[in-house]
Amino acid sequence: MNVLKFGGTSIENGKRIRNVLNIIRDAMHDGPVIVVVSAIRKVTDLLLDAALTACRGGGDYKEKLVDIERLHTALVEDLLTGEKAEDVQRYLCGVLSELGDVLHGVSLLRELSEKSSALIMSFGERFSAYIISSYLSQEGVAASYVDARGMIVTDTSHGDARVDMEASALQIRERLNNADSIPVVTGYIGSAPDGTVTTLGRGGSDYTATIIGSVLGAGEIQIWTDVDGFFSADPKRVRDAYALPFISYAEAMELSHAGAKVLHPYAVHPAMKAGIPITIRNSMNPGAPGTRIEKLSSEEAVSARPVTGLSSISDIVLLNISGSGMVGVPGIASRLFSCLARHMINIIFISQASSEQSISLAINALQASKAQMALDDEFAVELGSRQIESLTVRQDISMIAVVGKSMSGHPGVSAHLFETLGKNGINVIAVAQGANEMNISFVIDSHDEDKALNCVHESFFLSRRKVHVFIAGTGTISSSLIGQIRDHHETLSVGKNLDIVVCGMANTRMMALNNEGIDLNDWQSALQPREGERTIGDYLARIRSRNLHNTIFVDCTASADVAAAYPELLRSNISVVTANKLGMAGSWDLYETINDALNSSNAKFLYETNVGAGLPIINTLNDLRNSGDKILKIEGVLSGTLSYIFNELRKGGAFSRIVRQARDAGFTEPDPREDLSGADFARKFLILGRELGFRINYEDIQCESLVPDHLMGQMPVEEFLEKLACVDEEYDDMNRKAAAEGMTIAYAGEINGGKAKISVKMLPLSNPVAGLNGTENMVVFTTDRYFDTPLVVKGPGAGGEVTAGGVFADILRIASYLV
Ligand SMILES: NC(=O)C1=CN([C@@H]2O[C@H](COP(=O)(O)OP(=O)(O)OC[C@H]3O[C@@H](n4cnc5c(N)ncnc54)[C@H](O)[C@@H]3O)[C@@H](O)[C@H]2O)C=CC1
Ligand SMILES: N[C@@H](CC=O)C(=O)O
Ligand code: NA
Repeated sequence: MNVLKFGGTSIENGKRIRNVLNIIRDAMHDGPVIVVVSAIRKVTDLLLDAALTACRGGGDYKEKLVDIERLHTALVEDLLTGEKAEDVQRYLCGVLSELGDVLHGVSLLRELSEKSSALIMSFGERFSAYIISSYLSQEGVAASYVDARGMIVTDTSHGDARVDMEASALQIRERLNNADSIPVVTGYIGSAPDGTVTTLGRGGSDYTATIIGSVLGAGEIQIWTDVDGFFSADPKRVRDAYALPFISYAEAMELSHAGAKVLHPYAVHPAMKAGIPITIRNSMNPGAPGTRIEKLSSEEAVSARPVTGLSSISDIVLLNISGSGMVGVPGIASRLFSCLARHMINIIFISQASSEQSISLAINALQASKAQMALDDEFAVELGSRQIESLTVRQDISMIAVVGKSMSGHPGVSAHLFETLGKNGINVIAVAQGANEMNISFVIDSHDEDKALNCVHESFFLSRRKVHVFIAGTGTISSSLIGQIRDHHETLSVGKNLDIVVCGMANTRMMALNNEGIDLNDWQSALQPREGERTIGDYLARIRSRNLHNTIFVDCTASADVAAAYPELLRSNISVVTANKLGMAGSWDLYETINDALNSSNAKFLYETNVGAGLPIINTLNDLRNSGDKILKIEGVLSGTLSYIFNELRKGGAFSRIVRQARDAGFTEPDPREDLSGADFARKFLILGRELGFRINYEDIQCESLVPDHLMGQMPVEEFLEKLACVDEEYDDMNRKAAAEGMTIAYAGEINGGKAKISVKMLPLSNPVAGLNGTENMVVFTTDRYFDTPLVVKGPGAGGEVTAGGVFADILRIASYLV
C-alpha cells in the first residue's frame, strides 16, 4: 500500500485534478492506495482572510465566503455531472452554511480564538477531499471521503497541535485498514479529545500522510507537489539549485526545520521511525524521478559531498542577552528558555559562547515584542542590578542552515564555509553547530541572504562557480576583453568549473545590466541609453544594490572619476581590476586611500596592465621585492605609442601620419596627447616608483613633452592630429641626422633611487632599445641578484588584445582567490 498526498497546487483546477486521477490510476498498479489532500490552492488563505475580516465585525466576510463558494462550485461544474454533481453541490451548500454560521458568530463576538480559527481553517480540506473522492468515484475509481477529524487525535493547541500517535494509530487502523475503496483523507486537520477541531500547522497535510503511512506500514509515502523534488536550496533564491535524487531522513528534517518549504518539518519523523521512504514528486511533471528521502547507507553518505543542501529563514530576529554577571550563574539559561516556552515562543537557533557572557537566540519576528516584554519581566531584577547588562532584539536577520550527513567528521567544512562568506564581505553575527555535526547554522543580515546562499551553494560544488563581472568603458580594451571572455568561456567552464558572467557594462552614454549575464555575442545591442544620472556613482549604486557574490569591477576607462571610486568599491567588498592608470598614478591621497580601503577589505585590487599593458612588469617587480631582492635601477621604454612612433620613423615616414596610425590601431590613449606629452609614460614610472616604496607624485617625474605648446589644451583630437603635421619636418631631420651618425632616436627613461627621468635620446644602433619593433616595451631591472646581466621584460606594450589579455588574467587571478 502507498500513501499519495496531493498539495493545493496539484489540485488547483479541473485540469490538475484530472491529472491527479491519472497519477492515482498509475499508482494503483503497485497496490492499494490511500490519498491525502490539502485544501485547493488559495482556499486556506481565503479562509484565514474571512476569519480575520469577520473578527473586525460587520458583514464584509460574506464577500470572502462568496469567493470560496465560487471557487469550489466552478470545480464541481468542471469535473462532475448528473447525480454526483448534485450530491456534491448539496454537500457544499450544507457545509458552506455551517461555515457561514461560524463566521457570523466570530463577527458578532469580534473575537477569533485559536479554537474557532482552527475550525474555520478545517473547511478547506473538507471541501477538497469531498470533491476529489466524488470525482474519482465518477471516473470508476471507487473512493470514499474520510474526515481526518475522526482519526488524527491531538492535544488542544488548536493552531499547531501535537499528535497523540497511539490514539491516532488506533483510529487510523480502524478506519482505513481493509478499506474496499480508496480513502480520500482530509489532510492538516484533527481533533482534540474534547472533540474540538485542531490543525497541524501550515502545510500539515504532509504530516497527516506520513502519520497514516507509518501506522499502516506503507511501502512508500508520496508527496505530490509543484516542484521536481527536494532542492539543494530554494530555487527562487539560488538559480542553480537542483532537485536532489535522494537525501537522508535526518537531512530532510534539518533542512525543512530551517526553512525548506517543500515538506512540513514534523512530517519526516513518523516515516523515519517506521523506516518508510518518502518521495517528493512533481504532479506537473510526473516523469521526473523526484527526491527519495530514506535511510542512507553509510557508504552512500560517505561518498556524497559534505554538504547536501542549504535552507534559510528570513523573517527572524536575534535576541541577545548579555552581561558579565551571567558568568558561572546557573539557572539563567534555564529561566530564559522556560520563560519563552511559557509564552509559546519557538526558538529557532541558540548560540552561547563558552565565556557565558551572552546568549543569542533567533525567534520568529512576529513574536519579537512578546519575547522582549516577557524577558524584560522575567529578568527585571537582574537587569536592575546590572547582573544582566542588556537584552536586545536585532531586526532584519536571516538564518541559513548548511546541512549534510557527510559533514560529520569531515574537517574543513566550517573553515571553507566561513572563508567563502568572509571573501564576500558577509558578516556572520552568530553561529551554531550541533554535535551531530550535520547542520551548521549561522545568522546574518537579511540583506545578504541571497548572496550568502548563492556563494555557499557554489563553494560546496553544488553548482558551477560564478564570478560576476561589471565593466566600465566599452572602447578598445573592453571590446577585446569581452571577445576574449566570450571565446574562452566554454574552456573555463568545462576545465575550471568557472563561469565568468558579465553582468554589467557602461560607458558615459549607455548601460546594460543583467544578473544572469549579458549575451556576449550581441552585447552592443544590450546597451541601452542611460536613464537618470550618467555618472559612475549611478552605475556603482546599481552594482552594489544587486549585492551579487564574487563581484569584480573592471575599469577599462581613462576616467579619473572612475578611479576615484575604487576605495568605495573595495570597502563594499567588490574587487577591482583596472587598466586605467589614474588610480595608482593619481594623487598621493587617492593612492593611500585605495591602499587603506584594500587593507580593510577582503576584496582584491589588481592593475598589471597599468604598466606595459599585458607584460608581466608589476608582478615581476613585486616578485623580486617580496623575495628579498633589492632593485637598484629600472630603465626602458614604457610607452607603446612612442615606441611605435620611433620604430616607424626609423623606417621612414611622417611623424603625424604615424601618430594617426597608432591611434587607429588602438595603441594610444583616448587622447593621443597623453602619450606624446609623455604623461602616460610618466604615470607608469610613477606607479613603478610607488611600488618600489617611494612617496612620489606625478610632478616628481621629469619628462620631455613632444607636443608643441600651441597644440596642448582643449583642441579636439582630430584637429590636433591635423595640426601636428607642423613637426613632421623636424622629426624627419632629427631621424636622418641620427642615421648618418649610426645612431637612432628613441624615447626612454630610467628610475634610479626615487628619481625618474624620461626624454628623447640619441642611442647607438647597438643599444637594445634600437632593436625594438612595433609597440614593443622593454623594462630592464638591475637588482642585487640581476646585476651583471639585468632582468629584461620585453614585448608589445599597447593594443587591444594584449591589454585585454592582461586584464582577463587579473580577473582570473581574483576568481581563483574568490572561488
Ligand atoms: N590601449 C591600450 O593599449 C592600453 C590602454 N590602457 C588603458 O585602458 C583604458 C582604456 O583604453 P581604451 O580602451 O584604449 O580607450 P577607449 O577610449 O577606446 O575606451 C574608453 C571607454 O571608457 C568610457 N568611459 C570614459 N569615461 C567613463 C565613465 N566615467 N564611465 C563609464 N565609461 C567611461 C568611454 O565611453 C569608452 O567607452 C585607458 O585607461 C588606458 O590607459 C592600458 C594599457 C594599454
Ligand atoms: N597608450 C598606452 C597604452 C598602454 O598603456 C601606450 O601607448 O603605451
Ligand atoms: Na603589465
